[in-house]
Amino acid sequence: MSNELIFGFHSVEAIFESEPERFIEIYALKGRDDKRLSPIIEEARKFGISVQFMQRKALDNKSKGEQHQGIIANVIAAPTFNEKDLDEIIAREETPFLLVLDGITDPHNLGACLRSADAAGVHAIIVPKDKSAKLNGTARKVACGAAETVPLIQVTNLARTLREIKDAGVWVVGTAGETDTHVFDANLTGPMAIVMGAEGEGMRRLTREHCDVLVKIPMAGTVSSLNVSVATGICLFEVLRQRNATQA
Ligand SMILES: C[S@@+](CC[C@H](N)C(=O)[O-])C[C@H]1O[C@@H](n2cnc3c(N)ncnc32)[C@H](O)[C@@H]1O
Repeated sequence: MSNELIFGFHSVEAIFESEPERFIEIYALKGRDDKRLSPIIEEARKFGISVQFMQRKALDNKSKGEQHQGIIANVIAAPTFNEKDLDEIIAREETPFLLVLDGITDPHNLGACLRSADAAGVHAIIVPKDKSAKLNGTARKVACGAAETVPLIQVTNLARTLREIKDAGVWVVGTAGETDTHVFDANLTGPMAIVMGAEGEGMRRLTREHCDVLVKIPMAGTVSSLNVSVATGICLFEVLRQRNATQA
């Protein structure tokens, strides 16, 4: 059984909400009188989890450079998800809603995408095993608890996975600034995987070739592209808007 450190209030609170049994120990900043810390300490007492109070320097050493807001928890490592879990999710959900991140390497962007994905009701995020930011403390903290709620599925061969989800009836929608179809004009109401490209290069050629359609977010200013997590938020919420509109 492996363990991992998680950092910051959102991550700790999210685990208390969903899986308190994963806590091994909590480390909190000594002398901190904080409205947000007291409920955590109370919860920890309730579940019999030990809380160690530490000086800032000791917490900084423990976090090895990750921002921690004065709270770190040692927890049983989260389960990892693979292709088999993806098959189950697609079979289970009436209208699967997936997000594919093709080689996003910045943990801040991964965390922000996770947060938006949770908010938009995405069932799973698919990433290539080799070419992605790891779900480290930074990504978890930026995700504000969404790292615990949205399965992050690591696949060995993204092109093959895209072929398989297409065979299962999921429409694969790639995003790129230089295409013709506006995301707001595409029909995004069916089983859907929205594919986002990497920070520098965008989608890889093979990924792009597996998309059923490419859409762009229209831009009115002078910059050539949006930050990938911003673009992710816009596309996911357009899917949600269209789905809600058809249900109304
Ligand atoms: C910073 S952009 C990459 C820019 C890269 N030079 C390119 O040509 O794609 C990272 C990702 O954000 C998404 N993105 C950014 N701006 C977009 C736009 N205007 N329309 C659609 N997707 C966009 C795409 O998924 C893109 O691959």
